[in-house]
Amino acid sequence: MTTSTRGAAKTPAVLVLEDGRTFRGRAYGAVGETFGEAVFSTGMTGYQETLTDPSYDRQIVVATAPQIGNTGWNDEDDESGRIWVSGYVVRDPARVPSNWRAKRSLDDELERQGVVGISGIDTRALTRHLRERGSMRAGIFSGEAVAAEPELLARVQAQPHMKGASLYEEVATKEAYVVPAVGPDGEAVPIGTAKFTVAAVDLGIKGMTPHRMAERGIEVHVLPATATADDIYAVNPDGVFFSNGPGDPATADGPVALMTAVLERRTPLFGICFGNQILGRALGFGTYKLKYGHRGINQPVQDRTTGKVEVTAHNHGFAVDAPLDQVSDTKFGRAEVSHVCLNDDVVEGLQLLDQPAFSVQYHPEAAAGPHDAAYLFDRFVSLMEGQRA
Ligand SMILES: NC(=O)CC[C@H](N)C(=O)O
Repeated sequence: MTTSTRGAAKTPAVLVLEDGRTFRGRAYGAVGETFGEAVFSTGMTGYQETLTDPSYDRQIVVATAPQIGNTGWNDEDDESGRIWVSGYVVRDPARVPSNWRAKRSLDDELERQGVVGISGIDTRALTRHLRERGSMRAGIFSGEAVAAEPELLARVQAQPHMKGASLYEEVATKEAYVVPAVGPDGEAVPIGTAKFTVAAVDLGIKGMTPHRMAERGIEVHVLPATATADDIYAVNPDGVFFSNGPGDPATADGPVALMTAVLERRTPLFGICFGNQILGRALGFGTYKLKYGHRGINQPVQDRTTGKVEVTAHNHGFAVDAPLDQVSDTKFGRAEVSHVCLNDDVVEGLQLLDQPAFSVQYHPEAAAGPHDAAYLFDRFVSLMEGQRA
């Protein structure tokens, strides 16, 4: 394994925010330039899963944890086939990664995948700025790109906003594929013989999500974002799942129409993150952009159906606008907010009371993150069992 004290470590770099604030540091990963929405994530661990989560498409992620890269990069923890963040901002990169699974350094992997980063900047000051002013457009420029400095701000300001961005089709699979159910000893259950079949609409799905279903005896047919209701029902599903994904849920009219067709047939339904926002819209609620979002792996959420509080993984910049303290009448019967974030009262889950459908805004697949919310996959199984009974 190579370590990362290469030339890039001395190359100057600058982070330019759309409001004109700049942070000077050194190149990290690839040298060049990149643009995206600057957001901060408070996870102390799990950078490999974060960087490969398709929901981070077109975002420049700031790690609030001061030391990043300590455990290097391995061949097991990717949540998709590539790194999706458009840029990465760290304070103090590990000079020598050390972990028994590490195959290379984070720095090398960022460079290999052409991801431009910056290190050596005051990430506390940057995070406080984003917290006070809100997430905003930004650019990272390193090497020769720094020289064009007076023009960089105008180039950042010319970038598209995250509000209004439709990104899920870019990141989703183009071809359907099957994740076979897993038996008690971890062996794959032959296709067609699993206890349950789920059609999962991929809007940017993380790899751990079908895995969490597979280990509960579910055969998961992952379908492209452009799937039709006919494609879904062609797999004869016991349940339908809508995944996480990048961009503004207000743009996701196609998935909202598709989910509406599933709700009309009363098929058991589960959604995560973008999937929760789509359920919100299918029920007639609005969505809105949060000032700086929730990103990290220690967010307190209350399951209002049991009163229990769980510590959970989050990555969302938008949220559903639904009333917290009343049952709503929707075109699919009564619906209520099932989960709420205890930091700020943001809606973290929805459930229908008259048919088997629910969703959460956060990440029960927990990659990375605590496993407190794994019970939600069991709830989905119960809904499918109930429908069969
Ligand atoms: N992880 C997700 O699915 C994120 C959903 C949506 N893009 C948001 O930022 O809120």
